[in-house]
Amino acid sequence: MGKNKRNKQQQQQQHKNAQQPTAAGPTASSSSTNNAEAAKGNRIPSLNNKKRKALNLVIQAILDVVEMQPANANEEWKQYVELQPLLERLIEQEKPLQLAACPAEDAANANEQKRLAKVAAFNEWARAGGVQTDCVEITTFPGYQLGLRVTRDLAEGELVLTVPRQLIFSEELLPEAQRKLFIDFPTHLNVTYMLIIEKVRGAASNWQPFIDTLPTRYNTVLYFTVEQMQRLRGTSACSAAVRHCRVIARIYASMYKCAYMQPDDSVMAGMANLFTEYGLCYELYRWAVSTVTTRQNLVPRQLATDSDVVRYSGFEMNPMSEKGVRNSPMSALIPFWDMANHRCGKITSYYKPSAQQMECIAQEAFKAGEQFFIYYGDRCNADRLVHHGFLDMNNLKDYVHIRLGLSPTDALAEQRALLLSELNIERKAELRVLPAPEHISGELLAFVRVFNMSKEQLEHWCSDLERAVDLLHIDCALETDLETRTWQYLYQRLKLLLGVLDATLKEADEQQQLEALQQQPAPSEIDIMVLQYRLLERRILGDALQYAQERLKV
Ligand SMILES: C[S@@+](CC[C@H](N)C(=O)[O-])C[C@H]1O[C@@H](n2cnc3c(N)ncnc32)[C@H](O)[C@@H]1O
Repeated sequence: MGKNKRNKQQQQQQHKNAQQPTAAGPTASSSSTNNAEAAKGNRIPSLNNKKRKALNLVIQAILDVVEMQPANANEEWKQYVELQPLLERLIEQEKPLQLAACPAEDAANANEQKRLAKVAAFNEWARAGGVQTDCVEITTFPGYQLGLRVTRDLAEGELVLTVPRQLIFSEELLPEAQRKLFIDFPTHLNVTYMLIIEKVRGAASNWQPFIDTLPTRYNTVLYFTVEQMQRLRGTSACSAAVRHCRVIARIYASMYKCAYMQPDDSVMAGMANLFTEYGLCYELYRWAVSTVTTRQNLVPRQLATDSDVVRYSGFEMNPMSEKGVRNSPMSALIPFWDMANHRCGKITSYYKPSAQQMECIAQEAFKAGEQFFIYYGDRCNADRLVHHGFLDMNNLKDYVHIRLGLSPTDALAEQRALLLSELNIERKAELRVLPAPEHISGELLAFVRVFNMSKEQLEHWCSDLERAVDLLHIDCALETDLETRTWQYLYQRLKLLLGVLDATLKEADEQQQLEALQQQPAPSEIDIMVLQYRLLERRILGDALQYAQERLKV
């Protein structure tokens, strides 16, 4: 079947589905019955023609901005600065929808004490649903919002918590027709879609006790002001941050367009009923996206049972390009377990297909009264900042990305690209500067070496491609002139990056601003995080610069 035809059929099916109850809670049958009235009833206000037209204009303006692919970091920044006031206008004009989806009591629920008040009902719901633990409980921890407290001494390796499959919140809760419709969507979008539906259904949703304990706001970059983002300028995280904002704005505006301005066959049309049936607004969308990016993890689909124990890979945050292939793991929220905060260590959470449950064991010994931590998995702090809204100040797996590329005017570019492809390195690549003691990743070193090779040196290495892997190693035997050029290049490049950081905010000012903030009674967590991130990135780059300088002296 042609793609368009299939899409049309899917769309027709979709519109039919929109008339039907669409979501199912832990006990699916009961929650699906009241769906339509909960979503469509009194709670979703309809906008009059004038307001709708005004909103359409804002959406069109957003689309006009985000449709342009920025060519460089400056254009990316300009686009971000243009986009933000439009999003603010959008939020303002959608206020009636926002108040319906996130009622005023949510605003009061913003701090952790208010969330904590919902925990008793959540515990009851979780226990009734089959969550088992006799050694951790949910409470508040300064700097972490909610977390898990250990109630008795725990030994390393002890089973702490199990969450049965029926309490795992994922796209598998969608009715089958709709699930099939979204099979090509990235899995994290589907769980976001589900979350919006269940949130809007409010008391009609069997997931309400879980949704009530979720934060009402996040520190992800979708919540940054332009001034806060401005302070991130000059860092390697800035580009990823503004790109994320652009992608989310584009998805939202494209879905809106399919719902109200120009229904079409695009993949986005499948999600248009979030607007028409559930009153989606941008505020609700960024909340749902951030809930998913800060809490999601991957679990196997029901059908994938190849191995008994599937290693859970931590809070995987950035699968934006991942396609929801049926056998690939899917994005899910795991109530109760997702209250565990992160500390460096090892992954000790697993989905066990034979028991149909998520199991979490202690990564180390804990004393009664301490906070229970799990390890979310290897992520650099730039990713954590963008998608999780926090930093790991002791991140052993941190790195700073630098972008390098072969010049199209370089007469030897093809030969260099051939040699690089042998090492699985693209001609334009983001490569890693690492914390001490490594400093320079093998791929970065190899790229710079290849980049600096003379014609003869390239011919020599291309004549025996099997040896190319040697270029990844620090002690690879190279001619002295090439080694010198390599370290000179790295030295200059690192100096330049530190210069860019200094041009936006000097190190002394970062320190001073951070200290001043930390003395305030209720400082902005985002402001602190941005300054801390700058210092972390500066330290990695500065240490690597010093290392490059030492190598030059060797
Ligand atoms: C899966 S949730 C954990 C529960 C969360 N603290 C809550 O109140 O719902 C992940 C979020 O917890 C916070 N978090 C987790 N580990 C943290 C850490 N080491 N430092 C600061 N915040 C952390 C971040 O806001 C992160 O996005």
